[in-house]
Amino acid sequence: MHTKENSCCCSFDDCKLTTEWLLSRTRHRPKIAIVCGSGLGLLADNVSNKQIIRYEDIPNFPVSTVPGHEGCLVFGQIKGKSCVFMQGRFHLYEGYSLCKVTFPVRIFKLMGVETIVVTNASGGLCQDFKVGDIMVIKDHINLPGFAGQHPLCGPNDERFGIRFPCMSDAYSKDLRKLVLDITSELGYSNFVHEGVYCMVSGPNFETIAEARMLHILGSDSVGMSTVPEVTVAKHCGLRVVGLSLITNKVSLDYSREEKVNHEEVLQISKMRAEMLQNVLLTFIARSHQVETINDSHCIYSNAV
Ligand SMILES: O=P(O)(O)O[C@@H]1C[C@H](O)[C@@H](CO)O1
Ligand code: HPA
Repeated sequence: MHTKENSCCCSFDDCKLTTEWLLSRTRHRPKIAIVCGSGLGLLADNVSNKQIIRYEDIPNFPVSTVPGHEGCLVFGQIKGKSCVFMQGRFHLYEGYSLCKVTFPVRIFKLMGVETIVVTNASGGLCQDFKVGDIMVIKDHINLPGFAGQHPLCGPNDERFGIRFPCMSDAYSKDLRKLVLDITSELGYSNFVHEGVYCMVSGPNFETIAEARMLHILGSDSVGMSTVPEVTVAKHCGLRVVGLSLITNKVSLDYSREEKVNHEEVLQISKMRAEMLQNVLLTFIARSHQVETINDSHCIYSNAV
């Protein structure tokens, strides 16, 4: 019987136990992990030789509680490349600690994953962005982190990474370029941008004053996830790419009548999932061509 309460499960031994459990149940040895954002579980549709493992069956794993987050790991291949999709992620606002939210990232690392693709649904703050656009994440603002809600707070286990990781290059420049090349080849350039993603804790959407503040601070889009996963991924030396689907325009103006809601977010995600899927298929096929220099001090690349 696995415990599913929100106790801390992030010791190296806990991660090792979960990793060994997964490695004993699947023959897949993924090199790429893809985290599916709200309504983006369809991204795993093209996987061949599929093996699905439900979160509730995995020791130490949290369970999904948000509509649009299915709650399973999908192992398999895309264009001959071994990968794992997280169909459903965890959020701070669900009541999970950030250590739980980011637990899967460390499991992927210990399983031998080298590259992580994080996707999300977000609200567009940049006035040039339209609903349905893709933002390749260039950088982020960790707003909860400023207030001490940070996944790396607490004792640092050097087996995962160093105490003070550098975040100025969290999103691999080479992989961003590859994504931009691919979107251009696919004829998507008109609705693809690079930008800065800001994480808020949620679960409420922003007030107009908050949205204005985030915009002034340099955020191009706002969402409730991704940053903790990226922080932990960079800490343990994974190559990171982030794709944010703009599901709504965030109101910066008191005269605007539109009101965002989660159903609309899911609807737009489903509508545009195919476009993201096309980008991902080519990305997965070609990402090995890019050798990003990794300055991680993680000493357990394939530790268990
Ligand atoms: O998991 P993501 O970041 O895609 O989910 C976004 C943020 C909230 O969880 C939800 C709001 O509609 O979508
Ligand atoms: N704000 C925060 N999170 C979001 C939004 C938003 O407007 N849209 C989708 N996720």
